[in-house]
Amino acid sequence: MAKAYDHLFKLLLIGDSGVGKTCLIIRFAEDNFNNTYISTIGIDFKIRTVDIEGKKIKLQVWDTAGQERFKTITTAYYRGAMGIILVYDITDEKSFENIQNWMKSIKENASAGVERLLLGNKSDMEAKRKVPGEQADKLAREHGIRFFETSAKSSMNVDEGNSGKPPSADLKTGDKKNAKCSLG
Ligand SMILES: Nc1nc2c(ncn2[C@@H]2O[C@H](COP(=O)(O)OP(=O)(O)OP(=O)(O)O)[C@@H](O)[C@H]2O)c(=O)[nH]1
Repeated sequence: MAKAYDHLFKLLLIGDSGVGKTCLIIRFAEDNFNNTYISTIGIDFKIRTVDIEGKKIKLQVWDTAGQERFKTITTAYYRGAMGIILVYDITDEKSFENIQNWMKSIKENASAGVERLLLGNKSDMEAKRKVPGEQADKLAREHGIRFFETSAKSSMNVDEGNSGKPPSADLKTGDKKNAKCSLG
């Protein structure tokens, strides 16, 4: 029987509660958005298969609860991830400051050398912006990782129609040409 996919990538989204992790995944996997806020309980995942140069790439995207009380559950999933996406909200300074803590959590719980990516979500809310893009860009550079601003609401940078590569492919190759990222 033919295999359902050629490659499997496991990605994990982390970040403070309410920054939009679930919405980003729903936009990415189902091209949908909802304004209602239902906080994630523990952990959840969605799957999307993309076709790249004739290869079927299965993306398993894990959604973690941002709330502190779920930390023991969520950190247990770090080790299995090939890529970890750190998300903050551009209208919420605290969520950006906490990125340092999420970085620390990766160091303590994930496999050494795991690929990381920083996303500043809710870019559609420019009028309420608290975190300048330059500041996040600087932080990303300090950690040697890539950074994008996204909007799960408007789809900005959560679009499959750019490079055609999954985020993990860009993460792995560090392909700077594809300035957009498929998930972020
Ligand atoms: N304007 C705007 N609102 C967004 C965006 N992404 C998410 N939201 C809203 O922000 C709220 C929280 O979104 P979630 O995706 O549930 O946040 P989360 O990070 O998964 O939260 P936890 O599950 O508690 O960790 C919801 O009311 C969403 O509608 C965005 O890009 N733009």
